[in-house]
Amino acid sequence: MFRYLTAGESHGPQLTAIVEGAPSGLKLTESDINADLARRQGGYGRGGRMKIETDRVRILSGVRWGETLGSPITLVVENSDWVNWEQRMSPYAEFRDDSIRVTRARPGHADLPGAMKYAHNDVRNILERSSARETAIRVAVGAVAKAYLNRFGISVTGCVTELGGVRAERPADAGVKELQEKIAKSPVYTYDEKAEVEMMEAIDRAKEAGDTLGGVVEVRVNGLPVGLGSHVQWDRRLDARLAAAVMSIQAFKGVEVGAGFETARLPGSKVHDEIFFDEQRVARGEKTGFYRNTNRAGGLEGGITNGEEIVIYGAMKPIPTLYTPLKSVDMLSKEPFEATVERSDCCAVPAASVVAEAVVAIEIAGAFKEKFGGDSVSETARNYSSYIEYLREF
Ligand SMILES: Cc1cc2nc3c(=O)[nH]c(=O)nc-3n(C[C@H](O)[C@H](O)[C@H](O)COP(=O)(O)O)c2cc1C
Ligand SMILES: C=C(O[C@@H]1CC(C(=O)O)=C[C@@H](OP(=O)(O)O)[C@H]1O)C(=O)O
Repeated sequence: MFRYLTAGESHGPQLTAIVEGAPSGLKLTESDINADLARRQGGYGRGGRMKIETDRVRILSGVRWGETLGSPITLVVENSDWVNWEQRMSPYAEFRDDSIRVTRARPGHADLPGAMKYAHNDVRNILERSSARETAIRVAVGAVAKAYLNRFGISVTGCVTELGGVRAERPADAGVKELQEKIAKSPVYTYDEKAEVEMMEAIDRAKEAGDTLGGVVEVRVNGLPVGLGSHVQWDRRLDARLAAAVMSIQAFKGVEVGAGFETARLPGSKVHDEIFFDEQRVARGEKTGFYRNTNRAGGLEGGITNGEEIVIYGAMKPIPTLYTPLKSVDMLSKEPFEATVERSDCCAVPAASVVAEAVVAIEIAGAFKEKFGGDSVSETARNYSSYIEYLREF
């Protein structure tokens, strides 16, 4: 089991997560987590709020002297903006001020359905929690999951493959390390230097026009054994769990696994990955002699990892708050108005690729924990190596 909950409002004092299921003995430092938080804050196209925040995690439980204890891990990221919101976001009734209520619901946000559902006449009571500020703490949880997976040679890499209609081309035959280096250097977190320039130009143009842009992110998982997830029950299928995790990111509207929607347009002979066997592979250190020459399945068959790289894509819609006004209706007066904005991201697809990496890592860590168990990391390692030994002989 690897589970977590998050809490916190965008302009409240802090974001909090409690993570349960990480085994004891796992090396974990705040600086590992902070590196991912910094990546999530960056990326070309972000707005004014990111100049206020410098996200840093504090580990408040579950870790002692740089190693996990096996007990719940509490993570906290403070909001620097809180000092400007203390009274407006106060938990105390004496600070109530109905004159600052927000009654103008913004299209594309949770504002109107949320206010109707929770019987609020102040949209702020919804938007504070629906904000993607929450993704900061999910990225912190993802860093814990990645520390666990890295211990077993599994890496998770997110990047941008499309932005504002510009598509990146994946360099042929590039290794995982090489691609990770390219992505880390890119202002839009992509591996194609030519597309990167065009993506940045597209963001500049959108900004000038008062518009916003969406795009597609890719997450790849390398080093996986065969056998995570299961075909036996719908909620154990790893493809379904990964899709739900990616869809849970604010503004994500579509998910593809491997060749995804393209498979619907092709005959079976052009879709399914043929199976081959070479016993030399095991001698070379691979976990099995079985392999495929193509990976249109994206590393999953029947909801089970098949030993190939997991490849998953998520489509992010353009940011819904625009400088170009969108028509809406005031919740109380029912008068029409045009929704405008004081500050917002123009494009957050690069940042969202870091979030996608995190949520995929969390789901894979959960499936890994289910398969190999272990209250301590050394127990997990024993179970893991015995399974790999078995796989090599299969
Ligand atoms: C990293 C990230 C940053 C975002 N920044 C903004 C923003 O600055 N302004 C905005 O209106 N929406 C932003 N969004 C999108 C909204 O949070 C999201 O569209 C909204 O909560 C409605 O949810 P839905 O689009 O999933 O239906 C961002 C999303 C992500 C993932
Ligand atoms: C704060 C973050 O993103 C925010 C996500 C967001 C939204 O509506 O989702 C709206 C903006 O917040 P604000 O209204 O405070 O400017 C973004 O800055 C963050 O990513 O850390």
